[in-house]
Amino acid sequence: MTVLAPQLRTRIKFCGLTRPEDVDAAVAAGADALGFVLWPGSKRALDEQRLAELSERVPAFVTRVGLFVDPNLALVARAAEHLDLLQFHGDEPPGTCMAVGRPWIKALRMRDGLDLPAAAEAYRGAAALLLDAYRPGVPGGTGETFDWSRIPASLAKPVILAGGLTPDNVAEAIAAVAPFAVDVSGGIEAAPGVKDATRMAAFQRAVRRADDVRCGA
Ligand SMILES: O=C(O)c1ccccc1NCC(=O)[C@H](O)[C@H](O)COP(=O)(O)O
Repeated sequence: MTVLAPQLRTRIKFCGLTRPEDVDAAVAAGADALGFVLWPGSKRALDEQRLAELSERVPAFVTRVGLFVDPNLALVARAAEHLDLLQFHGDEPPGTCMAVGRPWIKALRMRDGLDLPAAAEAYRGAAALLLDAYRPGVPGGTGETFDWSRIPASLAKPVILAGGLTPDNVAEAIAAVAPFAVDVSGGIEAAPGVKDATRMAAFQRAVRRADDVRCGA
């Protein structure tokens, strides 16, 4: 087995977990980060009690990420007690993202005309930018890809690639974009909010194979 330099190992984030058994399966499959949706409009939404229950199952060194869409900051502050990283999916300005004083990432939906270098500069306080497909009125979890060639070869922030990834297309995505991390929700599900352990494991294997190809193993 090839051991990759840390910067070449594509990190994996599984998003939209709602069930304890899915948290356990995601960790077993080798996820680096788990996403919990705290936007009530989502089919994958958690309330604070459920977030606390799921968060407790996550072992050290797996990052717990909370997803928000134009949230009330009091909710963010309470939820942050159970989280390592905040992910903002709405139209939050940088000041909102940093208001709670915790590490954060900004999701950018790839609408026509989005100027990524300018966004990277505007959100320079972010730990990373998550690039996702754009569908009007849907803040995330569309299950749709976007044109990966729109992502510049170098950006001032690490890129987390999201949007319509699956065990079947993630290798192609990694070859095209060489992102810091990949993020998937619908592509590892049996139904919205119900993860499929077999698909999570297949996704992880596909990422590792793509990394081997990248390093010429
Ligand atoms: O998943 C949701 O329902 C959701 C709702 C509101 C904001 C964000 C949401 N999900 C965000 C994610 O991080 C997804 O993983 C990302 O959008 C990719 O989803 P998919 O295309 O299904 O892999």
